[in-house]
Amino acid sequence: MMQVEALNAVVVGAGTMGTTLAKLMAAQGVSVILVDTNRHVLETSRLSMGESAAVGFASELTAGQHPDFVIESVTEDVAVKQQVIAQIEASVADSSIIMTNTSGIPIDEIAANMRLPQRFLGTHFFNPADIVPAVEVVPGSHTQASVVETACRWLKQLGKRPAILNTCVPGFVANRIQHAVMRECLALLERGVVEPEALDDIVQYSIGVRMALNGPLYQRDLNGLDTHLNIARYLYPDLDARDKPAALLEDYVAQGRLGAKAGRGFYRWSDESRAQHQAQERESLQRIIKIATQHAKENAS
Ligand SMILES: NC(=O)c1ccc[n+]([C@@H]2O[C@H](COP(=O)([O-])OP(=O)(O)OC[C@H]3O[C@@H](n4cnc5c(N)ncnc54)[C@H](O)[C@@H]3O)[C@@H](O)[C@H]2O)c1
Repeated sequence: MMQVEALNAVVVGAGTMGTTLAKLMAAQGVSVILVDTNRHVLETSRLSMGESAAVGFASELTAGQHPDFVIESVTEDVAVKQQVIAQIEASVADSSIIMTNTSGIPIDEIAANMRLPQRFLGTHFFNPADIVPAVEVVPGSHTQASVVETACRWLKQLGKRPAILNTCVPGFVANRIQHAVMRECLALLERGVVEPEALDDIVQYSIGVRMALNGPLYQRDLNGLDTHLNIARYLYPDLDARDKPAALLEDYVAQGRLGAKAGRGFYRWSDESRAQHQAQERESLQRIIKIATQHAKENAS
């Protein structure tokens, strides 16, 4: 694969996303420094990185750096992100492009106190960032067009599929859709319409497998928009439209049912079942992405 021209990057936040972001860049020959205030997290990240020579680890940003790109990937909290962005601005050259990996906090909110917001934008990667191709590129109202262009060029060199939003909306595109789907899933569980296993089976082996090949709009074109409209007319009045998280979700979280990491969410998990799933998922994801890319190529030719 084509290597990215020699570049330097800093990733702040070495958690789930920061670690896979550093892996992605190191694999493409980018020299990366991964920064995290939590030394335990840094050590875990270093151990999971393997023997990659191109990643350095630090517990704080040092002044006077000239990275081409800095990615902020700390905790999803606007105050924490603003503070980290201020530290980044104080440490790196004015020419460095600064990106946030927020899952959906409006870019202008994070940039509210920036000295140079024109060099700042959202680049929302997906977990694991070294494997999943899409990146939502979200300019703020001050972001310079040339900064968006440079960021997209770099993302493509890293093997990603940057997709630019025209307007920044909370949750961007992916999380709005993910949450719309989950709102309905939780409503169906609350109404007792279906059990969790059956719901997962229906979605995964119908909409799920098709969406690995076609985006939702492309898929609807194939299905027929008139049919879609007919269904929408009778169905929408019955769909969940509440503006607060489901009581079921609130209850589970209050009970400590946080999902695989806590041993129980919708399902029961052990450390082994979780580790086995995670190990298999990386490999399977790569195969699915290969099939989807091949399918798109064949369709285009
Ligand atoms: N996990 C996902 O699936 C996912 C996917 C896409 C985007 N994101 C976004 O990526 C960002 C990081 O998410 P994550 O899942 O990796 O979280 P995480 O909790 O695994 O990691 C966040 C890290 O930030 C570090 N941190 C906090 N304050 C810091 C500071 N002042 N300086 C340096 N490091 C600091 C923490 O020690 C922690 O290790 C969030 O904005 C999240 O919304 C997450």
